[in-house]
Amino acid sequence: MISIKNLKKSYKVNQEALPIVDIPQLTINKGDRIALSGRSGSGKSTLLHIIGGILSPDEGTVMINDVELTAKKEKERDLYRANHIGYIFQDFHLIPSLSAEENIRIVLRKKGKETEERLKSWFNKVGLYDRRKHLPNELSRGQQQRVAIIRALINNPSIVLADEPTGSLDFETAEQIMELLLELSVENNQTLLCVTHDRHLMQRFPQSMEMEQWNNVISQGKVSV
Ligand SMILES: Nc1ncnc2c1ncn2[C@@H]1O[C@H](COP(=O)(O)OP(=O)(O)OP(=O)(O)O)[C@@H](O)[C@H]1O
Repeated sequence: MISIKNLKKSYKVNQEALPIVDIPQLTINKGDRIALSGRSGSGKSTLLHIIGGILSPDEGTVMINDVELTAKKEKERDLYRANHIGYIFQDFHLIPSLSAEENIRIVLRKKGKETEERLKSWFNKVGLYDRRKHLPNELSRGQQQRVAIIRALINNPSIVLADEPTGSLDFETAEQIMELLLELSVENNQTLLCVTHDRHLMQRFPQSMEMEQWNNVISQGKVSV
């Protein structure tokens, strides 16, 4: 379970603090699969960064089960994320000089025969076994995102945070990737919080929320989703 209390985050712009996130209370239960939408600039990525321990809030707490993530130092948060959270970015964040397989190997916590089998079965599962030796730029965008999904899920995280994972993909590929993410989160009993602007894809999720329903800060953005 993710439990958020009195969470506040501002950014300093021209010496002034610009409030971005102000969430008095929010609970995400184990196994929830939530599509998160909201206006551009409403703080969705900032919230995901805080839940993922990439960013520290100014005030408030994020508890994951009985661990207070926000009380941890940056290095401890990084370690916690590596062990418990799978993070998927819109633009994949793959290392360009490493093959698809090597991009996964660098995050593997265990080595050995069992891990090799797991690696093989994941590449098969996402339909990329034959492409595993390819560099990212030798793969299509949908294929690169599938590699990023393996990388996020290979260590069996209990929480998956996805920040517009299909934002840069064509409609058909986006649908396939979202289906895959949802299927895998059910199969692995994961909590999934996924930012998406796509109303059609949102309908695939059992729950969908708008950032404005959680956040007290009225976003400055004028672009509606
Ligand atoms: N490092 C930063 N310094 C200053 N302002 C920032 C910083 N990062 C984000 N912001 C501002 O915070 C606000 C929220 O950004 P965030 O990326 O969390 O929104 P978002 O809802 O994910 O937006 P989008 O849907 O456009 O990706 C925006 O106005 C953005 O300009």
